[in-house]
Amino acid sequence: MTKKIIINDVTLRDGMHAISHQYSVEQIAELTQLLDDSGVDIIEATHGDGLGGSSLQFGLSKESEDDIIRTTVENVKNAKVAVLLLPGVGTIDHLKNAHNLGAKVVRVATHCTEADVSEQHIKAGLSLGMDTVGFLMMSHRATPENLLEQAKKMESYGAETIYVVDSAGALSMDDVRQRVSLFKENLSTKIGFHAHNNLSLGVANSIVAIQEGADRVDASLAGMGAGAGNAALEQLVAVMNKMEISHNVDLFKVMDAAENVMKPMMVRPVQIDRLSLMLGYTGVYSSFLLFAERAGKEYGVDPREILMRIGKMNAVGGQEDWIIGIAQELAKENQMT
Ligand SMILES: C[C@H](O)CC(=O)C(=O)O
Ligand SMILES: [Mn+2]
Repeated sequence: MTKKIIINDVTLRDGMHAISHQYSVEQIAELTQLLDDSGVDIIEATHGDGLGGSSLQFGLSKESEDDIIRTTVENVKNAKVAVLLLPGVGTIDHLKNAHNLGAKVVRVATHCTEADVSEQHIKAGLSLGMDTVGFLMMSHRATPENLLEQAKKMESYGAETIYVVDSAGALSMDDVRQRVSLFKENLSTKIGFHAHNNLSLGVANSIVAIQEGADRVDASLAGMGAGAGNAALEQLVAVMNKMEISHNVDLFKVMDAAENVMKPMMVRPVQIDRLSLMLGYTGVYSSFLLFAERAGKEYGVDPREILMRIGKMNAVGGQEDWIIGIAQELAKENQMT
């Protein structure tokens, strides 16, 4: 394949979920230098839930938003720095601030059926001259046709790239194929894909997306990200090399960074275990993993039961507090039986 695939690294941003938003500026600087030197095109850095995400609801960051972005910007030589923005969590003022600090890419993220709320944020990104991306989260919750309808809205607001985002790691390879190919046939924007590895399909699904015409894919060192993590950068690059898919990343450098630096920083190993597997199986937002684990311990209930129930309730990002309510309910039900 001659087209060069753009790699958007999410080690610092999605990886924030896996470390409960506690990366220090020293860790951010070290990871940024390694990623930049390895050749990744874009490095995303914010709280896991994007600009304005540091809160009691989502979890407080160790470092301020400004310090996270500034440290990343100060440590890149080639890569562009991206920020994530969920309208309503972050505002246009947050975006202007991130842009002033040196961010060049904005990914405006909405639930897959709510693209309407991205209009003013996409337009703001464009008016700041930023590389502006629409990011349709929980894409498994919309049929391919409905997802395309939402993507069309983002296209009409001016988004230059639109992502199929598998937030729950719940899409099969055919599900990805259908969504990305429909985008390719019907959108004039670039197309992106963001994987989670809960069903062990992170790399495979990213490759399917590329085969169907995706221009950008997300990945992170050792898969560092919510749930069972994202597509592991070093694994994705190894497969892309074998398949002669063109990109800018040095395989040995990302292998070494994943093994020597990223894995030792992990607090909870980012892996497929019975809980992260449940996320993909039940179609639950990957960043609910640590919340369910904590609530399960606190209320003495099986966290898998929590995930099953919240999956049935079709919870979306921002409804993390439901997890406590469900854990309390389950504890009560268990007492009665
Ligand atoms: C706010 C989420 O963590 C964004 C994301 O990476 C996803 O939906 O997946
Ligand atoms: Mn994610």
